[in-house]
Amino acid sequence: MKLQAALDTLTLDECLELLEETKGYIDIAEVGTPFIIEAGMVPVRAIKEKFDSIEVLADAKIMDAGEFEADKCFEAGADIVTVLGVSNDETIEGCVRSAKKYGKKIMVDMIAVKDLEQRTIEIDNMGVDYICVHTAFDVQASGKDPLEELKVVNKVIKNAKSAVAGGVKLSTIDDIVNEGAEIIVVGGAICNAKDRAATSKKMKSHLK
Ligand SMILES: O=C([C@H](O)CO)[C@H](O)[C@H](O)COP(=O)(O)O
Repeated sequence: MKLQAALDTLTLDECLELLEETKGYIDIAEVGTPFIIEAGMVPVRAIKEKFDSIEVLADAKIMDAGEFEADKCFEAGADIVTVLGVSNDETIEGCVRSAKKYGKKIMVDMIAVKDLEQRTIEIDNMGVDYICVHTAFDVQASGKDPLEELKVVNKVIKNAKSAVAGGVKLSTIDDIVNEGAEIIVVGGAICNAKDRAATSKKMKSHLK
């Protein structure tokens, strides 16, 4: 299991500081969608240059022009790029072509997918590396969490590995670990913690 820190709202300097402080606990640094909107691929390049032992995920949430946009992220140094599960099959297939070209990986973000089981079965046959259930930031306030969706994905996947995101915190991580996921994504619970190193260390210690 890998711990992925979602870096959504910090500055680049703050992110580099966080990754330095939490060395050994964070396996994947996610350059979050809001960060990409703010700074483009600059943080992807900077993190990759400074931390060669950490994988970098560009949370581009690609929705169209899959191969072209994934190419841009991989050229900047991303190891993993995200595409939305609600996209057309052609878009996801384009991302997979791009990943194969660069020897890198694709994660499909299942945010807002209506028929999760059916769409997971379809996407699992497209050659993607990870299928990530994701409770949207905008619906987390309603109390929804991603555990039930993780169970649906785990039940049907045969090829891809599962990942989970959306409001994961120390109090919910054990249930997720027990259900099983290759990647556990944690944003706010690490970035907004008083002691980010201690929180990451603790989270990492819960992973199998
Ligand atoms: O992908 C994310 C969200 O859609 C904003 O872009 C977050 O990185 C992801 O949800 C993890 O963050 P937390 O929910 O704060 O753990």
